[in-house]
Amino acid sequence: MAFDLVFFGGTGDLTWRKLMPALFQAFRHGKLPPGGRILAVARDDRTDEQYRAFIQERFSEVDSSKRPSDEEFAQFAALLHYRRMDLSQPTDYQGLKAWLDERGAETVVLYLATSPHLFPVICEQLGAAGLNDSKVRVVLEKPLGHDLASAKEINRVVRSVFREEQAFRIDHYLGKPSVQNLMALRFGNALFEPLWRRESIANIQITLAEGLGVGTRGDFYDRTGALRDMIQNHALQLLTMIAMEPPSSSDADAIRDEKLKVLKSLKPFTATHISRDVVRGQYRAGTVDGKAVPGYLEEVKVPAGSACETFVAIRTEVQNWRWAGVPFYLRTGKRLAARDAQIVVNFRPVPHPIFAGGSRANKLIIKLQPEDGLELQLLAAKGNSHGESLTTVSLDLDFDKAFPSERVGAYERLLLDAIAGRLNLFVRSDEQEQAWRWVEPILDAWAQDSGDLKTYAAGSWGPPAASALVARDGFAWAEEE
Ligand SMILES: NC(=O)C1=CN([C@@H]2O[C@H](COP(=O)(O)OP(=O)(O)OC[C@H]3O[C@@H](n4cnc5c(N)ncnc54)[C@H](OP(=O)(O)O)[C@@H]3O)[C@@H](O)[C@H]2O)C=CC1
Ligand SMILES: O=C1O[C@H](COP(=O)(O)O)[C@@H](O)[C@H](O)[C@H]1O
Repeated sequence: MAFDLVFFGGTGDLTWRKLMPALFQAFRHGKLPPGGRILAVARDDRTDEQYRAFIQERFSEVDSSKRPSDEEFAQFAALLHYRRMDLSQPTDYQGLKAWLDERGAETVVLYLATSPHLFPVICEQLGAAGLNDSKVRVVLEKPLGHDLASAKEINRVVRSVFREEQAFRIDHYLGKPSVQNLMALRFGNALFEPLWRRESIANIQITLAEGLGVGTRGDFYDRTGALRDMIQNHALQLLTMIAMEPPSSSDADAIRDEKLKVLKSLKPFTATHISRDVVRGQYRAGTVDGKAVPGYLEEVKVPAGSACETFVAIRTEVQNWRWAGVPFYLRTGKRLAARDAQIVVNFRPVPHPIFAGGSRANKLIIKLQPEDGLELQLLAAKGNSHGESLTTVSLDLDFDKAFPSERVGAYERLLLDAIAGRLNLFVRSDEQEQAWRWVEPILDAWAQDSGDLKTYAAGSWGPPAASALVARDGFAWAEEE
């Protein structure tokens, strides 16, 4: 199946840091369909050769196991092309259409790896140039807008040009093998389903912690913040997968319908709930991996005195029969103690403990990264003395070891799915809008009052208020137990 893949924003950080390495991996694994062309678009004047050299140079910043040899790069580079375009200029789209029409590939994937403020104009111009027929798919990078109104506007324009099944809204967390395993765990195994409800589960914790700071992207990050950057999309998508009802099939819409129901069941925020149930923080200088690191306000391109949050913790509930009364805690932050993404399902303890230490409870830890695995904590007796206290033991599964060499990176998987037209791992517009609807009261409250911004030392697990949020219900974050 011959395809053309166009990256709008072809010289940007996302393209060279994530998309090109992912494509190269797909190429190396022999998964890229034959006859493909990859066209990068930006405003600079460059030849194909200059662009190839630019990408090759950038590969030196990629993890060494994923770097091509010179020979491999030469083969891969033959697929790469470059075209100068100002995406705000209608006239520039005709040239693109001519370039695509000349070959007439069966599939054209247009990847919008630019700032979202360009999405409406790009889509309108694609429509005007006739680049919206059924062989065209448009991939929209997150964030889709910066609030509900801008997301709706983007979706309105996308819908006016493309059919929903042509729109591939990326949330790269959905492409992670560990996240796909979450679906397999819940809907490929009968074991947990009877327990997956309020009667057996005390609380659920979703942590997306990063050790890194904002790096050189301080200006972008400062306009975004942790709530928009990680909660509105990645954390809420994970929550939907944990809380959704079993879908009737593995079809994209069957899954997305169930995820949407969860988003609609989330307890809405009122001013009182925001001050009680949401903690926001900003990192100060501290020590990470034994190295002193600056605070957020000292990072490059961060405006003086910024009140942008680099940490958020939220307590919420899914208001339906399955989950009534079960707290869901979401937490994300930059410059935390470790890079660690996991979901902890804390089961209820036995109703009547007869053993010493028997009031502790089972725990299922779904490890998303850096490890990809499952840990089920059980209570066991060593059997060495009368009246001994039960001990916690773990059943540990490491999927990287279980499936060596078969793991595929998130962007590689999603790019291949977009080329093949598989929508399952992409987000539908109504899901995205509902997620914005849910976070928007928090954004509005923060816009009016930045007084409750807490601070935390880089290398810690965030402000103490995040621990208090969970302790209030009689629970603790996993690392505090
Ligand atoms: N970087 C990352 O790791 C991630 C980024 N994202 C999202 O992806 C998007 C892109 O991010 P990022 O790559 O970091 O941004 P950059 O600023 O690094 O890149 C922007 C790209 O868009 C091009 N561009 C901007 N304006 C125009 C225009 N009018 N016409 C043609 N090209 C234009 C730029 O090229 P030039 O200026 O030369 O024209 C450049 O190639 C953002 O929405 C970001 O939030 C999402 C997840 C991760
Ligand atoms: O979308 C984003 O995700 C990354 C974290 O992704 P991960 O795959 O490394 O966990 C985050 O650093 C970035 O700020 C955000 O835009």
